[in-house]
Amino acid sequence: MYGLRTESEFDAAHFLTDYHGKCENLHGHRWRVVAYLEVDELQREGTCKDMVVDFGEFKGALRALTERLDHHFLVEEGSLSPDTLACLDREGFTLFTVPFRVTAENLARWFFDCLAELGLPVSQVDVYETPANCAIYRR
Ligand SMILES: Nc1nc2c(c(=O)[nH]1)N=C([C@H](O)[C@H](O)COP(=O)(O)OP(=O)(O)OP(=O)(O)O)CN2
Ligand SMILES: [Zn+2]
Repeated sequence: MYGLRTESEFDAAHFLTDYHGKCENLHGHRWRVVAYLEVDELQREGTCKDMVVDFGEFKGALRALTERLDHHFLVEEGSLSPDTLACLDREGFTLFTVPFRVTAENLARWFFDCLAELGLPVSQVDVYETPANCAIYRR
């Protein structure tokens, strides 16, 4: 088995719906995302001969995803009223709406699915909400 690992970070705001504690309030994190690729065999020919994939392609793909979330307000679909959404929009805040509760676990799965859709042989994604707390998704 051969593996690659790369990481990227993004800053964003969120709150946890139906949470009883301080995380129900709007707050921010610098999330750190670590992604892993895994293959049994290296590529046999071409520019990527003897590589899993080019590090440039891998890190570029992860960075493009973290860039989509960077400095956004991550909002679970249906968790804010249309009035609130309209106010935020009027104020020029940029939202990134997702169909799941914005937990580190779900974000790890979101990154995993996006990387897999790009055709990368992703095996695991870790999302750190703080330096000490990390959620892991692997399939
Ligand atoms: N399993 C999970 N638990 C929690 C998640 C999560 O995504 N998965 N998220 C949160 C909140 O987003 C929260 O911001 C994290 O809070 P907390 O652990 O309290 O982190 P802090 O470092 O800010 O806490 P200290 O008070 O500084 O110890 C909650 N749980
Ligand atoms: Zn949080």
